[in-house]
Amino acid sequence: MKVAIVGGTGYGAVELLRFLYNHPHVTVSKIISHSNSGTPFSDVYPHLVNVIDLEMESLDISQLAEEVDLVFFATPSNVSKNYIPGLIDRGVKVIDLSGDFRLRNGKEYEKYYGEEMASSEYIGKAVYGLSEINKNEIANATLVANPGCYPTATTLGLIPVIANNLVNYHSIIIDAKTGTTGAGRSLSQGFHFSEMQENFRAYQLGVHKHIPEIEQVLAGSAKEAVQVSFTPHVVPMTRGIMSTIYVDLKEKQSTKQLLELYKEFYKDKPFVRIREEGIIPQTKEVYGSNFCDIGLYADERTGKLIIISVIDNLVKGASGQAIQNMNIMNGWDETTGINQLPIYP
Ligand SMILES: NC(=O)C1=CN([C@@H]2O[C@H](COP(=O)(O)OP(=O)(O)OC[C@H]3O[C@@H](n4cnc5c(N)ncnc54)[C@H](OP(=O)(O)O)[C@@H]3O)[C@@H](O)[C@H]2O)C=CC1
Ligand SMILES: CC(=O)N[C@@H](CCC(=O)OP(=O)(O)O)C(=O)O
Repeated sequence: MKVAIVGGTGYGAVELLRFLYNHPHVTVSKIISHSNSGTPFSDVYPHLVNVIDLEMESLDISQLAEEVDLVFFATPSNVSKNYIPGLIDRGVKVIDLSGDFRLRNGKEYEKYYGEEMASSEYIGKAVYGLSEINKNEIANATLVANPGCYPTATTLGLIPVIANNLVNYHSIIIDAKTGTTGAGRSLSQGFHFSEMQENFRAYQLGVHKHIPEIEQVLAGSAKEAVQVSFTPHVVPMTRGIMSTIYVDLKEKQSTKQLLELYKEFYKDKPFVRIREEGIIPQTKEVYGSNFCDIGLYADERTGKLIIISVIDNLVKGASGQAIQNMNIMNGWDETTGINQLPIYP
């Protein structure tokens, strides 16, 4: 199958290429770049010289539709919504790594993304690509809205207790940390070495675009509205997300009981690993891999459950999950091309 990547010089794109290079059923035949068309890809990423030397091209939707079967968009917010309808109308499948097609509510989209949402016709066609939860819908999708990185770690950590009605839906506190690649490759002052190194900061309190996304996904499991307090932080590491989640248990439960419930919930899900009692997952343990590792502690003293969920933001949080979704859409084993071990140490 032939695929194209739009947003060619970004981190999402180069991470897609790392996995697709070894994918047995896929050839990347086009890399689209609005800033570097005409430039060989390896001029921008010299670590791929003699491996990926495709010349990047500018975006031409009708030409793209004639030449490829599926397109990955790894572009910033408010870009893909202008192009994806043209591809869908021409019968091309699309996986969008950005947030343009994730939310259902136009008012919320406008509030958190600052622009009008894509037309409801195409929002209606989009399937939210949380692979472990929406596999059947993804299998039949033409357009997959790949989840955000924080929502992936957070909702995989919470859904087992939400779906089983074990926690209070209005007392959820999410304290999440990400590495700097979460902000993409473009430069900004706060990400300079001298401002980032030996620093640790919270940002976008109450206004982060992942608040409505997390609430939308959790409400789908709870079958009622869910509210979360979400505080993202950026820490001086390249990759990784740790989402530390605090919820009030409705009734007393032991860590052991809850771990059994999580293991059962994710028993056929190759990329979700539940840790044993007393073992807390670390970001380095999933680095470069598509795993989401989850550890639990039921604090019987306070009645709170503490959930620790870690992913690599560029893999399970973006490109790895996008390829997992492509595999599901095509009826291939969902681990094809992404069954790589974490890089350790
Ligand atoms: N980084 C992460 O951890 C995660 C990222 N995402 C999402 O995936 C998407 C890509 O992220 P990432 O690769 O990290 O971001 P980057 O900033 O690294 O790359 C985005 C690329 O999009 C292209 N681009 C930028 N502006 C425009 C524009 N106005 N029109 C068309 N193309 C443009 C550029 O490539 P070129 O000039 O070559 O076209 C740019 O390099 C984003 O929506 C991001 O939010 C989702 C989950 C996690
Ligand atoms: C450090 C940093 O800025 N991280 C990004 C990660 C979000 C992201 O990339 O996700 P989307 O796909 O929803 O845009 C942020 O907080 O916006």
